[in-house]
Amino acid sequence: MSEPIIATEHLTRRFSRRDPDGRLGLRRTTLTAVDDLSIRIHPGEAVGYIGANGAGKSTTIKMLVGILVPTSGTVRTCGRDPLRERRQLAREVGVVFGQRSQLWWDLPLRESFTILGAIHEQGRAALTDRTDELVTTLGLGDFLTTPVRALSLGQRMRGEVAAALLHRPRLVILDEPTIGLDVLSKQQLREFLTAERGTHGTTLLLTTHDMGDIERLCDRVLVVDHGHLAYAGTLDDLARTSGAKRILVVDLAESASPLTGIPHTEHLSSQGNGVRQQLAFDPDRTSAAKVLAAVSERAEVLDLSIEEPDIEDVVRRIYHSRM
Ligand SMILES: Nc1ncnc2c1ncn2[C@@H]1O[C@H](COP(=O)(O)OP(=O)(O)OP(=O)(O)O)[C@@H](O)[C@H]1O
Repeated sequence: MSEPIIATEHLTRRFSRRDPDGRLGLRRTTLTAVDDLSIRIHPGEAVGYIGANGAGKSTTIKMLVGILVPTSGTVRTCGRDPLRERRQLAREVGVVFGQRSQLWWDLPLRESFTILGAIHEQGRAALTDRTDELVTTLGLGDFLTTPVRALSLGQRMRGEVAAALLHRPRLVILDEPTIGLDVLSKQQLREFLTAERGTHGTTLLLTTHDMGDIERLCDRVLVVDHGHLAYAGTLDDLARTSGAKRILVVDLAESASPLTGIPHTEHLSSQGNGVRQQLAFDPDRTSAAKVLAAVSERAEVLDLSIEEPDIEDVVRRIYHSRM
């Protein structure tokens, strides 16, 4: 197999913090944000890095790109030491922090691209070609001349992604790229990242609380819990191992009593005198089609939707199964 694009061995980062209970705030405690983390990601993979708030995701990413110094352990990104070779690494990696901007607030989006192109020492022709490609694929044409501060969140995020990918990085790291975006903007961004990966073989590592991001973008997930690697594998296996259920929501033609007694299915709740009902089913033992067929024998179904397990719920289950 090819050399990993990300490889960490026993990577650990501790923070020393003021103990909130210490007198005059003088006592300090140590918090281990990333704890003995050994992971490998290969070129061309798309990997979701998930975990609850404070699990250590951002701290890991900061060490991967050389912003934070590890307390112990090793990290290699694109075959480089991120601390010693941070500048060279910046040419090979694109980073998107959903909550922070790398664009110039008062300048039109186009100007940010020009400045970034200069920073990366991209030739004029290469920059123009790449900008045109990104403007088309990300649909930036209508607001290229708008100052960044006047963009909507969805427009700005597309601009952020374009800025991070302008120099054709081999590895793109995205920290909560779809946070706060509407459904359409999320979909556009996911489609773009999938296409970019298909065309250029770009490796993706993303943190997200959105199951849809993981499902549509990632081949594999890493779950981190209190800095430890709690799980590495496919999303399907993750949901299966954790026993996460799917939820079928049905809208019926008229009110009905709770739809209980359907095999491998649990009635969760009813609204509007039973016109809308939520049923949780175990996807390993039955299917949405079977549950729907059983419901249809008892009531006329007007509409339905299937809710995927909530990522936080899946992650919580992993934690509980480890305790
Ligand atoms: N500079 C710092 N100084 C002290 N503690 C920190 C620092 N940065 C992070 N931490 C702590 O380290 C732990 C891990 O934080 P981190 O931001 O990596 O989590 P996360 O998984 O990215 O969380 P979220 O999903 O909320 O972004 C948290 O308890 C956080 O408070």
